[in-house]
Amino acid sequence: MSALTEITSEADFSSHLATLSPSALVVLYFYTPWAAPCTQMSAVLSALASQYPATAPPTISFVSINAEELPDISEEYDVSAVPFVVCLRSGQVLESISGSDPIRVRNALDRHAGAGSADGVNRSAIPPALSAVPREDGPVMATQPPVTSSTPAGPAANATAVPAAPTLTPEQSKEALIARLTELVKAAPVMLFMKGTPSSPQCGFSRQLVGILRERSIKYGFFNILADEDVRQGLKEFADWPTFPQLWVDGELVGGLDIVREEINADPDFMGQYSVSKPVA
Ligand SMILES: N[C@@H](CCC(=O)N[C@@H](CS)C(=O)NCC(=O)O)C(=O)O
Repeated sequence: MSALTEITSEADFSSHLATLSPSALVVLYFYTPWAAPCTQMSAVLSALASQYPATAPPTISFVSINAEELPDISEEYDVSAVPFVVCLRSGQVLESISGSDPIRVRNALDRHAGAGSADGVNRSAIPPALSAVPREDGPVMATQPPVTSSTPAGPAANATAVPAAPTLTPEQSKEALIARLTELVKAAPVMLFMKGTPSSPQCGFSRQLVGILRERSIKYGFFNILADEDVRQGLKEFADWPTFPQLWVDGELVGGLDIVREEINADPDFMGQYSVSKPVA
């Protein structure tokens, strides 16, 4: 049976892809060890992987990638938050699922690994228990719509129609966004809402704040607001703060770059409790 394979370097990633059949479905699971929603998703991905038979060469492969340890791969697949799952075939992204949503991941596999039913996958074995796994309502870091290619590579005959999202009234949409932002700002004890990603900031202010956090070895979660216009605009109103970067600590807004600098000037040990000791060189 297939298993979830941990990728530890870019070279490891390339050589892993080289072992697969060119038309293999590759399921990339991006996580960080410290984000609580990733714990559930790790178990879900392992359970899903075990439902597919191992073949030679593999026609489906599940890999896990520490998003912070391998930022270049994370960027290549537009990982703006974790957990994040990408379904890939022949180098083409078929679908990306941001946030902790086991049901959506399972449905995506049903669609894209459709050929798997002919490969001996016991469909009934795809964990029935999983359908009972509720959507993680904890600190989900993002819920962006899936990116679906216009030319799905899997056999269309096996595609399952995705029910249309219910139409929400403007009030309901706003409530849903507020609920999402409420969770998002608490997704990690220290959350940075920035333009771009820590390894590729898209604005000087965000770059400088990343530098401050890095200098002080502060462990933080981040969200690339350029990847989600709802969050970008919604957070301004939610936080009553018109710009980015925004630094949130324990679910409370600290402020932007200037405020963080002021806080550090006033208290050099500001946020010291979130600092992780640097590894011995
Ligand atoms: N002085 C601000 C600078 C931040 C800033 O001015 N950000 C602008 C330009 S990157 C911004 O986010 N504008 C709103 C937007 O782009 O949505 C700070 O302390 O953080």
